[in-house]
Formats: sequence, structure tokens, C-alpha cells
Amino acid sequence: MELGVIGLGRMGQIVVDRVLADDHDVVAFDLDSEAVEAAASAGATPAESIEDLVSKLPERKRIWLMVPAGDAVDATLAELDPLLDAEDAVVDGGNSHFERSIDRGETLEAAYLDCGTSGGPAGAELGFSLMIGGPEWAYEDLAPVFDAVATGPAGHDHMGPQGAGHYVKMVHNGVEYALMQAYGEGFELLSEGRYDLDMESIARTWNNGAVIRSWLLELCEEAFREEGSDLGDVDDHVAGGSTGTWTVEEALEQEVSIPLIYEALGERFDSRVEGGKFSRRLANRLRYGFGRHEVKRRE
Ligand SMILES: NC(=O)C1=CN([C@@H]2O[C@H](COP(=O)(O)OP(=O)(O)OC[C@H]3O[C@@H](n4cnc5c(N)ncnc54)[C@H](O)[C@@H]3O)[C@@H](O)[C@H]2O)C=CC1
Ligand SMILES: O=C(CO)[C@H](O)[C@H](O)COP(=O)(O)O
Repeated sequence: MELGVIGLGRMGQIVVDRVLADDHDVVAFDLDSEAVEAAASAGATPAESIEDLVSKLPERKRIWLMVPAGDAVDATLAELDPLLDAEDAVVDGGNSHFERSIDRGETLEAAYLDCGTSGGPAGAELGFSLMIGGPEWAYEDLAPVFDAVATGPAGHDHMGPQGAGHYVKMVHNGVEYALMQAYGEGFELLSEGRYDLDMESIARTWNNGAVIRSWLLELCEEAFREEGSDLGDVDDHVAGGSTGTWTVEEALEQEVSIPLIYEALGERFDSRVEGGKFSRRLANRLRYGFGRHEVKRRE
């Protein structure tokens, strides 16, 4: 198959590499010419613009977008739309909001597949997990490409109609937040608790046969190995948060209780409050009010 890939950053370059390694052809475009050169060095045909990329693809064009979610997807689709027809298919492999994907699927003349992609840049060797929504014929048609980008045939599936792929990925990310929080709390107690413990050793031991072994726990092991048991100078500021916010918003709309994911999202927001969180500072002062407990003051 010949695949157009637009967006050649951390994730898009992996899509290119894996598709090429599986003996397909790639035409590659990015706003950043250095990214295009890197894809060309890997064996892709470089394109100078979206129009150029489309012109280099055969009939029944298949195009994978791996640009940042939001405006970049809309800008790309605005350029692609007049160049494509109903026999063509576009995959959005980024973290788009599922409702935007439903709208885009209705607007675009070509078939639109919303594809949640999990595995991150670290998944380059193993392949990704792909959660795909949209027209079934387009999913079936692109199956050889999905086989190549995913861990294999078991690493992707058709989740349902338009939006279902990005919906499942959104919930996946909510679970990711809660798991990160659970590991974080466990290691926090171990680190602050009554024994002098080696966190890397604990993570490694848990990763070998324990009920709670997982890839995230392997990443904990790697973090303790590289940063030390006390995480060295790693700050407690956690960025991101968009996909977790969408998950919580959706749970409220569906009246489904997801307290762990909500708490994990809140912890992330709290980590960014400059100068300490107001409610904690007030609690500190109130304990003086009712109990004459010492007020801890800033240095
Ligand atoms: N990095 C990660 O762990 C994961 C990222 N994703 C999603 O994949 C998508 C891409 O993420 P990354 O590769 O990490 O981002 P990145 O920032 O590394 O790469 C984005 C690339 O898109 C290019 N680009 C931006 N606007 C463009 C446009 N209008 N036309 C052509 N090229 C354009 C940029 O020049 C850049 O090379 C995002 O939606 C992200 O949320 C999904 C799963 C994991
Ligand atoms: O999708 C991912 C992992 O599964 C990406 O790492 C994504 O960038 C996470 O974003 P955020 O932390 O803002 O939700």
C-alpha cells in the first residue's frame, strides 16, 4: 500500500518507520522541512506541501495525520478536503476530542477514521495499540497499515462508528492518570514510611510476577534507576491534562462516578499551583484557629 503521512514529529516518524519496515510505501509531509528530510532518509518520498503529497499518491488515497490535536488537524483537513473524494480515506492518529472527530467525519468527503494511538514514542519497537472508529470499509481497507503500525493484528480493532476510536482512547488516558496516581501514592508511602527502602528494587520485584506488574510500573523502575530512589531533582509539577479533563467531563455528562480518575486529574492541577495550594494554606491556618496548633510559615 502507499500511505501519505502528514505530521512527522515524535509519533509520526514512528508511523513512517513502521509502515516502511512492513514493505509499504510512504509519501511524507510536515511543516518542518527537517522532519521531511528525516523521513526521506528513512526511505519515504518527500512532499513539499499537502497538495504535493496528494498528487504523489495513487487513486484511492490513504492518508495518516499525526499532527497536534485541534487547530492543526482542522487546518490540514481544510487543505485536504477539496483534493479528496468518497473513495479516499484519512486516519487521524492524534489525541483529538471524539466530538470533533464526529463533526469532521460528517464534513469530510473522504472516509474519516478516528484512531486513538497508545504506546507513545517508547512504543516504536513494539508497535502501538490502535483504537479505531469510523466507516468499517475504510478500517478493513487500511488493515495492512494498522497491522504495521500496531503490535500486529491483535494490536488494533474497529471500536464502532465515528468518534468511537477517540472516545475509547480518551477513557484509556483517564485510566492512565489513575494508574499513575496509584503507583505514585504507593511509592510515596514506601518512600516516607518506616523502612529505608530501595524503590528500584521494589519496582523490579513487583514487575516480576506481582499482581500489579505493568508497563507503567516498568517505567517507574526505569525512573528510579535513572533518577535515584528519591527521584533526585525531578520537580513535582505535572503538565498535560487535556484528555483527563475530557474523561471527567464525559463522566459528569453520563452521570457515571469515576472518583479515582477525577482525583488523579485534580492532583495534576494541584501540582501546578504557584506558591502552594490555597486550601492547604487555609487548613494550616484554621488548625491554629480551633486548636492553637503552630502555623507553619513560608521562609
Ligand atoms: N507523544 C505521545 O506520547 C503521544 C502523542 N499522541 C498524539 O499524537 C499527535 C502527535 O503527537 P507528537 O508526535 O507527540 O507531536 P510532535 O509535536 O512531536 O509532532 C507534531 C508534528 O506535526 C507537525 N505539524 C504541526 N502542524 C502541522 C500541519 N498543519 N501540517 C503538517 N505538519 C504539522 C509539527 O511540525 C511536528 O513535526 C498528538 O495529537 C498527540 O496528542 C498520541 C499518543 C501518544
Ligand atoms: O496520549 C498520550 C499517552 O497515552 C500522550 O502522552 C498524551 O500527550 C497525554 O496527554 P495528557 O497528559 O495531556 O492527557
